Amino acid sequence: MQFSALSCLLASLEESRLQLPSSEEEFGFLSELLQSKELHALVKVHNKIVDNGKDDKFHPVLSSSMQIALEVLEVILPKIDTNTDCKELFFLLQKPHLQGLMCAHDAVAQKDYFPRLPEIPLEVDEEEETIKIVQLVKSNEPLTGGVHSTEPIVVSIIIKGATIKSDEETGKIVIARVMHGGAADRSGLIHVGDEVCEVNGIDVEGKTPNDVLAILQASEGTITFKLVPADGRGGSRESKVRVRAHFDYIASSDPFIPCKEAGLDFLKGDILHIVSQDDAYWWQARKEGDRNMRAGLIPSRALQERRVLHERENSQKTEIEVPQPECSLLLPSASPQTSDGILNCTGGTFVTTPRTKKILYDAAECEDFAREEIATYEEVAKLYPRPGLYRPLALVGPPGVGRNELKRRLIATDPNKYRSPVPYTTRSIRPGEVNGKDYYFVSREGMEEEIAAGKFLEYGEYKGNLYGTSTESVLSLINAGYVCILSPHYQAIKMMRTPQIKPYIIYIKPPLFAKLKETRTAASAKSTFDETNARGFTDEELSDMIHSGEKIEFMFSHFFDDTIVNAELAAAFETLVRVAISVETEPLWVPASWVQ
Ligand SMILES: Nc1ncnc2c1ncn2[C@@H]1O[C@H](COP(=O)(O)OP(=O)(O)OP(=O)(O)O)[C@@H](O)[C@H]1O
Repeated sequence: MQFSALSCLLASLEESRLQLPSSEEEFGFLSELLQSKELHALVKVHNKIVDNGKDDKFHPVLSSSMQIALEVLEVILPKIDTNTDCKELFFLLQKPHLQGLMCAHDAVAQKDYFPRLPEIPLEVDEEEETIKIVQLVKSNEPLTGGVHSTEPIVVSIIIKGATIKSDEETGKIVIARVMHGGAADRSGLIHVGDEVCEVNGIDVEGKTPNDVLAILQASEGTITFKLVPADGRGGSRESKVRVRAHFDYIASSDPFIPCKEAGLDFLKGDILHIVSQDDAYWWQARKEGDRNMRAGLIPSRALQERRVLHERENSQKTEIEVPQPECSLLLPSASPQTSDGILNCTGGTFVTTPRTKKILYDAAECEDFAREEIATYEEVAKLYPRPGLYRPLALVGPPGVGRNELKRRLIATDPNKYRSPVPYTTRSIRPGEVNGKDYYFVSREGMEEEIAAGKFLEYGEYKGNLYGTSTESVLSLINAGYVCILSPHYQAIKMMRTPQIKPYIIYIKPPLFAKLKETRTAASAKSTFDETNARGFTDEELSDMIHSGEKIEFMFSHFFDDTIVNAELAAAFETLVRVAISVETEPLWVPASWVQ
């Protein structure tokens, strides 16, 4: 708007004063407003922005500089000890001021700057709706919009990254979703709830989303939408939440997703950036590190939980609400595959001891299946390695698979670096044993009290004596700068996943039966099911090992940071050494609560 336009408006207000049905007070208000310093200052700012933005010189090259900085940090981390430039850059990129600057840049680039103002109650005549005309073009370049003087608002944009649906109450076609980062979102002109009245001059009243899609597909060149803007719209900010997915998801085979083309496929273990949780059932997310700006739909935690419950109960009782189908608005000839083409224990009954291994765990196992929580998403954040403060490595797996063998070998490579906590026991000391080296020999009452106070990570009873590993002994190894190596029973996994301990959990998996038998026989492995450790594994024990491994995976695989198949011992050990080094040196995703 020009200042002259403002003056014209004021002049015409004066001229038509007598014809206006407004009161003196209303007239005075308007006249004052048009002459106010504030309005003039705003117009000035507006004009400046329009002038500067004309040649699009402020178009951001990217909107994820923070993400790129994190990736750079990861790449240069292994080189900081050998290259001074890398070291300097590593520290520079972590400076709060620089990170603040990048954050601000990204927020602006993502148009994340709309102020959140309280809604102004407006008395609007229902009949006098504002109409918005949106023209769609097939090219990748926005039209520099021509003005259609007959319509109140005219906009020409590429509209992609949105979906439409029939409104449940009115049956009208409305914009169902605007995908974060997609063209529709970036344009700032299409909003959820906008009602579609016409497409290329065809009235869509009474039509289904599929009918609208058919009109679109049959259209050539520019398509014109007539939209009634929704009330109370506004750009929603991108959330910064990252989660680790604990299940696989394939949108095309999900009968409940409102728009398959808008879905985002992922695998268990993938890190997802949740950009919007506005919809209770369908979140919008991107794969971490995916430069494709448009987000995709994924089931929300609540929906996934309901779905799993439904599957588990396998009954008609838990109905999953099927949402209204949404159509992705694809430009004619655009393919959904092309990027942005959518418009679219407390311990259990067990112990771990260096020598005694056969404790009865099975009683609790069946229950575990029933009460195991539903694994959906876990909020995560990056944990950067801190020199001198190492995460413990916890080797979990079925009894007899070789956890202690691997642990022993790792400690043997450098006993001044790798340590295992000394376990506690209530049994009496035997000749040759040293208190504090083989075990801490303690009284039953004392140990029971400590267990009751939650001071043991794991504990159990064997032949009338208690055995256990205290949290304190693990923490003291960590604080003394050792890499603590644990081989806990799998029931202790949840108990030890705390911000203090931050374990890196490695699942030691048995290979297929033939390989398991071949390798154990060749090495004359001793069965840990035999009290005297004098014989090899029987076929039944080897089968049990595989079976038990499957159960552990079923219940706890979402907690595993890594899996090592223990077939050939040398190869498994080599992998373990590699993993141990990476845990010491690389930034890794951990539960968000461990980082705050
Ligand atoms: N990859 C392998 N190939 C051959 N033998 C192996 C392999 N891994 C482990 N063993 C042998 O299998 C036997 C059992 O291993 P280990 O004591 O480490 O099992 P574990 O997982 O600690 O069992 P438990 O959980 O019952 O204590 C040992 O004799 C060990 O040397």
